[in-house]
Amino acid sequence: MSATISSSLRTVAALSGRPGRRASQPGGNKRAVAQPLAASAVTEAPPAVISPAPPRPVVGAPRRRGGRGVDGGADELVAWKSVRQERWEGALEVEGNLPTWLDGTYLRNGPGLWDLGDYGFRHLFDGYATLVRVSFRDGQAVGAHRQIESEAYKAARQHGKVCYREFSEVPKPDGFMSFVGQMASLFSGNSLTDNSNTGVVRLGDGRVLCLTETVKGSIVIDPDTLDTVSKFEYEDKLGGLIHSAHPIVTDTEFWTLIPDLIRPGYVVARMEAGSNERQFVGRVDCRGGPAPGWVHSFPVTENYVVVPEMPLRYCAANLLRAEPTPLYKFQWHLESGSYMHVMCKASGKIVASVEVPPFVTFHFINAYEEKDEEGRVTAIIADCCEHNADTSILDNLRLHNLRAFTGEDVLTDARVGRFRIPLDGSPFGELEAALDPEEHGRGMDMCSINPAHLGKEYRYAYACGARRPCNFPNTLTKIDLVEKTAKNWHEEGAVPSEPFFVPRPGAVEEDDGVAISMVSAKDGSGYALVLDAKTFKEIARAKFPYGLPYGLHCCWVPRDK
Ligand SMILES: CC(=O)/C=C/C=C(C)/C=C/C1=C(C)CCCC1(C)C
Ligand SMILES: CC(/C=C/C=O)=C\C=C\C=O
Ligand SMILES: [Fe+2]
Repeated sequence: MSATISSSLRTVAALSGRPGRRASQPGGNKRAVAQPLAASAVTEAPPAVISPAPPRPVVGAPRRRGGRGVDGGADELVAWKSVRQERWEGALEVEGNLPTWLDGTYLRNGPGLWDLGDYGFRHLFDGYATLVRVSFRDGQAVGAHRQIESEAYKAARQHGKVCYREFSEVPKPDGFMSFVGQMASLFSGNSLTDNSNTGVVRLGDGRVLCLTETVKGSIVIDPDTLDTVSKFEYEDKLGGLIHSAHPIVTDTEFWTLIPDLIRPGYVVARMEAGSNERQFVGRVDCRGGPAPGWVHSFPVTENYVVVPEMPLRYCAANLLRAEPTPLYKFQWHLESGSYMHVMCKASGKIVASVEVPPFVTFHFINAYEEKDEEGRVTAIIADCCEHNADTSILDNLRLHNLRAFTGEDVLTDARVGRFRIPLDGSPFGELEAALDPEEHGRGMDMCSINPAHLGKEYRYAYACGARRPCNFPNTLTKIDLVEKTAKNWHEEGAVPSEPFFVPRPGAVEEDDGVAISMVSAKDGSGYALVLDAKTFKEIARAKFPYGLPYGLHCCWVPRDK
């Protein structure tokens, strides 16, 4: 057996996570705290609480490889530019009338820094975690913007290069010995990134947690100062080096999925609010393929956890490669089949495991139990942003493609994929579009719902859709799953991020509230957009004095909590 194959197997073991191993940093990172920050071409604001000086985007830096190349010009969209902001806070100019009931903080996380000195990342998901917040009170808005101080980010700043394994990039060994060291740290998981650039959630106990797909990339932040507070360490024996980037979080609990790459499957775990200890609930064995399907998110109903097994599966060999493969750390195994599993939350037992048509999704929208006249649960309905079983969405999200829009319609089609998973023992489930995708321009991702409908029947979803031609979702869309229609918001040349639904306190109707999105505008400016969730018309916008990079997921922190 070749060295590579045996290494692959050990890597798989490492990624499945044997509990009890403490992370130590890769060699290059040991001096990260002690040394002063390396000089950098990037402008950063002084560490004042209120800084009147807006940051300058990183423009015109030479590229060692990857990055913007010849397309990096003045008319490049600010959405895909690095805007480094170690600390900025300031009052925002408000256009329109913010509802006075909107009292709290909207917080967004995302990979907003893709450049380090003269080095440029190649994929959207690689960028260093960037927090943007807008705090609303009495019709006024205050904005703030900061980088998360992960070990990966601090090491990269210090050394001017990637020091940990990111979504698509792998640190380049300096010599043979360093290569050996790197392999060793991959086996233990030490070289995996803690760049928590994906989600942000408010836990039931009030802690605010930033997340990505590596377990070590779970970082507690302060929603007011945006300070990086601490690592979030799980105090249990479950292990696991990777997990779903999107746990299900309520005021009382936290559900997560941990893929097992040694014995292909998934562990379902639950954590009480206030605790750091996940409890094992149950296990799902994969039905096909050499490894579990990629699980970025999953849905729950009131009584069940739904575990998706998609044919885009983790791939040990690709994990080891120094250069990104077309599908990064994954591989497409159409022959392996696609499955949906349903686990009872109370017993951990699998109550259904059905084969479904092939699918590709990052984000589940919601799920609920379908009942007959006697109130018996007959099926689970699970909705997701589904990319027509086409993995080329990953290629769409390469920075070069995002920065090089030529007017051609290159964004691959997506839909609201609705699964019906029967609970009567039938071997097959269904997957169909929940509404005509033309309603939202055949673009569909970055969704939110009214949190009061989590796991329950619901009517409305908010997401990013498309106005064609485009290379990235460029509209905000409100989906009515009953009428099977959509209302769309669009501004020419703008890139809006996930429209996050915030209910009006005391609301009864599902869409009584606002949808908040951050928009990177064509003229280089950035603003928080507040839409009336009912009419989907603009109520107000709160303008930043500089442009904002694109960001991914959001949460809402009410003022008195
Ligand atoms: C931003 C986003 O949506 C996804 C980020 C995914 C990341 C950072 C994945 C990282 C990984 C590794 C560093 C190695 C193991 C596999 C995998 C989970 C893809
Ligand atoms: C931004 C995105 C997909 C857009 C395509 O329609 C996916 C982000 C995934 C990670 O959170
Ligand atoms: Fe996500």
